[in-house]
Amino acid sequence: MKKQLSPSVQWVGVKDPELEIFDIVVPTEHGTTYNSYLVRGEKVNVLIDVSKANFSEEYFGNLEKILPITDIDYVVVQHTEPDHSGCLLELLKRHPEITVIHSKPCKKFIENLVNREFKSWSINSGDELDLGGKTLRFFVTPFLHWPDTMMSYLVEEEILFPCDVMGAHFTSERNDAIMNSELDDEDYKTSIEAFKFYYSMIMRPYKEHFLKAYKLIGDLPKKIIAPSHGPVLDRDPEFFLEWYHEQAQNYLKRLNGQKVTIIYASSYGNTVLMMNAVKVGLEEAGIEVVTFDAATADMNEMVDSIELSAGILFGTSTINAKAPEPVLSLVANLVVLNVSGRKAGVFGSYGWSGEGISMTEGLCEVMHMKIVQDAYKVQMRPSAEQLEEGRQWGYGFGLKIIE
Ligand SMILES: Cc1cc2nc3c(=O)[nH]c(=O)nc-3n(C[C@H](O)[C@H](O)[C@H](O)COP(=O)(O)O)c2cc1C
Repeated sequence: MKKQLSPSVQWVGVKDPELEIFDIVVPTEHGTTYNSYLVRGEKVNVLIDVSKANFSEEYFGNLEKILPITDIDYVVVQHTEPDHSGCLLELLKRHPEITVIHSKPCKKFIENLVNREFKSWSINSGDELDLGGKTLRFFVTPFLHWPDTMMSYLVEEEILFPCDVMGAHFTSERNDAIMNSELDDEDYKTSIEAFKFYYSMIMRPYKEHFLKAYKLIGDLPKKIIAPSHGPVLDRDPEFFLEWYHEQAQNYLKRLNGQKVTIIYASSYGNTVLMMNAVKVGLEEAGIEVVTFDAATADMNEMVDSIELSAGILFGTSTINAKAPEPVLSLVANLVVLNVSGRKAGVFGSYGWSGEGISMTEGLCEVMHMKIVQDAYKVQMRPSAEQLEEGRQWGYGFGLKIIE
């Protein structure tokens, strides 16, 4: 197993092949790694990220085999999520003189994490640290995926440390490779699936922030990309960065597009009749409309369509004083997107109380969508007049999309 990325960079992380669930919600079929890197210059030694607290013994044990902890001058905390910073408190106990490098928003997080004094350097984008013969350059890249995220770049060896961006929850069961160039074909393929899954579970809502970071790091020459989880990317590093960039284009497509997705749930077709009328109105306003029956449609297809939509409409029946489960389930699945400020509206048929409609409006608000017009409601089956009302309601929503 190759742990030396380059003449001055060594992988000093920890593997966690048994991990089954990460951060409560992410299944980790292939375990994970908590990557930490030791960068050694002629004058200065630097750690980039540490590891999860429950691996402290293994982490420091391995590190001490390489050098005394007190020979490390700086530790870069690229992000305070405890999978990368959990060993920081122990590091400060062992070496109180070490200087912690971090972004400005990260300072408070570290203070709350370690509850003790520490030497600190809050970096700005472009700041550099001279290691003696090597240079580390830092970039502030917030919301990838916490407000504190920063990245580091080793100029002379062209290695980018992008924190969780381009990470993957993957460690090979068949060999102990660290670098993706050392994976066999099957593992390489699986590691790419894990990379894409990691993106969909963790990074997908942050496209806008990735595009800002890309302006800082996109043009840097990169021989190796060394993320915080999973294989070090020395085989085809540009593929991984450009794949992220391609995904981020969806953000621009949505901003520049005029698409509305309608999700509906209807037991006896009354809400469907309303949906058809709304759709006609939207199309008259020049809007591209895509509709999904929430009870039968594929969840990923619905979420993908919403991602590219300027507006979202929910058509919902009322069942037992609530919105039906497929509507609730769809809203829950929107946690993988950023729908804040997205224009939304709700319509539906009901029998006597209509809570499904108000409940769905409430959920839209909880998800920070913006309800732009009052709900279109009909008791039982819509009349011709009520369908005309629906057409106008759809037209009105369409105008709000293009305004
Ligand atoms: C099992 C069941 C439970 C219902 N519960 C409610 C309810 O709590 N409140 C209400 O206003 N309507 C309730 N309804 C009536 C429906 O919301 C109403 O028939 C509506 O028109 C159905 O629209 P759809 O054909 O689009 O599903 C219920 C209907 C069914 C079948």
